[in-house]
Amino acid sequence: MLSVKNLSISFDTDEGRITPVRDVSFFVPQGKTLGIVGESGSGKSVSTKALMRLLPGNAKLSPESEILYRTKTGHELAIHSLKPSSRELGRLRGGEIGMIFQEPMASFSPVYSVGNQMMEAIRLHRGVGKGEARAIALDMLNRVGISNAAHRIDQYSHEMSGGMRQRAMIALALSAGPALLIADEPTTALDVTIQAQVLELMRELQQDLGMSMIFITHDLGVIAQIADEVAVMYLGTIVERGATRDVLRAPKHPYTQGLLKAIPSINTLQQRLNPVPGDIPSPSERPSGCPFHTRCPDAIAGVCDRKPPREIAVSQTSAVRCWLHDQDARNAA
Ligand SMILES: Nc1ncnc2c1ncn2[C@@H]1O[C@H](COP(=O)(O)OP(=O)(O)OP(=O)(O)O)[C@@H](O)[C@H]1O
Repeated sequence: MLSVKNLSISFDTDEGRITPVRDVSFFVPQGKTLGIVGESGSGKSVSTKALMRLLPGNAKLSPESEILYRTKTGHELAIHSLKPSSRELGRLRGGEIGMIFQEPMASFSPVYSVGNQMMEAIRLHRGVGKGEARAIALDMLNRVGISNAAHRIDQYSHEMSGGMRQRAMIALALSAGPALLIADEPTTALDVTIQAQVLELMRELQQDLGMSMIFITHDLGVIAQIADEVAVMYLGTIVERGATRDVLRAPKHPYTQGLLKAIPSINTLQQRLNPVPGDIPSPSERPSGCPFHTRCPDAIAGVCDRKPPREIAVSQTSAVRCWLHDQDARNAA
């Protein structure tokens, strides 16, 4: 349904040109969830904003970048070459592709109640009458865990608490019945119980609606709950990808292994967590060779710092970009 190939994004800044996303390729199959995971600054948000052409004016896609999307009605759209003001993009943003962000205020209009905005979306996209739209909106608010939904439905977003607004935003995005939902850390601000409920709900609705999803997070624990496929990003590059089950069971890249160690579990509560040591460099100070070599516990001097590794398949469903797993290329070098 969505295929991204060789996506590179540069920004012209006062300090010169930076390229925080380099040669990223991924694929979201119909009705499935792709999780994109990585630390802050790895380029997750910038990559997904490019899908809706929502990048600011100082951003440029490289000429090789390709973003292809198949609409509900079977039209193939080359999003990378659409004009930002085109009718096709307007249609995609208006319902076909939904987006939810960490910051919910931006999703709501201050002059209509939450319920009104949901009902508007439901009527427009599902072709039902006012009464039925209200019933669906109410059900949706209940399902995202909003207590006293019959009262809250007539409130304005500014009358809600932060956590409640977050849940209302998810309900609003789902009201339009999008074919693809891009969710950028939508549950980060919620407490763990509500987070689990909301993830469960999104999974359920995804199955009911046959919706595809891109779920961005810095938390592999969340990926385990929601994603069928996972792409692990580091400094603008996908370093490992594959079926979530396989990648989490047997991570190949030292960065993925580090992220996995950073998930608290009941067994490690007494121990210190082992997050990946050091900080992610800025895109303007991208290390040579493998971008992760400066923090990698297994880096091979003279190899990992020289040339970027190529992507190699490690199973039918997964691939990794790491010199440790590319003996052939190491021998040839
Ligand atoms: N408008 C901009 N101008 C210049 N550089 C930008 C701009 N927006 C993003 N960047 C660069 O892109 C890099 C990646 O940002 P991005 O927001 O995609 O990371 P992220 O992985 O989504 O992080 P987070 O989890 O904090 O949202 C940033 O480090 C920044 O250098």
